[in-house]
Amino acid sequence: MKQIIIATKNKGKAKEFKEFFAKKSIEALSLLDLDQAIPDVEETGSTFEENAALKAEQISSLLKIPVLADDSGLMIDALDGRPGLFSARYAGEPKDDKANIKKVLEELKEVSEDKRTARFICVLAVAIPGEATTFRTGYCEGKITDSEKGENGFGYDPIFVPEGYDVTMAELDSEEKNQISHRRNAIIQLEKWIHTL
Ligand SMILES: O=c1[nH]c(=O)c2ncn([C@@H]3O[C@H](COP(=O)(O)OP(=O)(O)OP(=O)(O)O)[C@@H](O)[C@H]3O)c2[nH]1
Ligand SMILES: [Mg+2]
Repeated sequence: MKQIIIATKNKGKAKEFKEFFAKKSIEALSLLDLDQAIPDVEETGSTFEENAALKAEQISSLLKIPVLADDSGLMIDALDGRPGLFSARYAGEPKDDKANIKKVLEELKEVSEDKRTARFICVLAVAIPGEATTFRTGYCEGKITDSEKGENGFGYDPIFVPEGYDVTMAELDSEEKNQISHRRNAIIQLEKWIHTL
């Protein structure tokens, strides 16, 4: 079976990439699947593109093969786009999805339902040895609830209601999330490249 390396240590992302690529008969391996220990990439960029490139390029030059990386986050209008680039560690170190959700809900306490608009963004970087890195971006529009609902997905999924739905992303099963997510909307733009693998 063909393989592709995804430069992520996030189990939730890894699961979604495995599901997308399995449909193309490609095995997606995350950094958690590799036998060799892979050092953490420092995400020092000031944009999603820069961070995605850091992850894809560092792992690609280490392994000397093409690598795909995902830098993603949640942008909430009433919070001027926060947590944004800092979505993974919004409530501080170590990374804690529950604490991040608590912080967001606290900050939105006084914000009315119609002003709780938000979107997920996913920037994918493709790094190929000897070639310039390329990028694709996907979004998913929605609203932030006032309490957590659902057990599926990861991150902020329990407080994010996608546009056109009345349940949270965490109440959708993975098949449904994978039809509308920011990650899906970025991955479908890589269709041509995926065929060359
Ligand atoms: O509810 C969510 N559903 C999603 O589908 C989703 N995608 C991203 N996010 C949030 O944004 C951070 C990414 O930060 P990030 O790109 O640096 O990834 P990460 O640090 O978790 O792993 P890595 O890929 O860097 O190893 C994540 O941790 C989450 O908080 C999501 N939340
Ligand atoms: Mg990260």
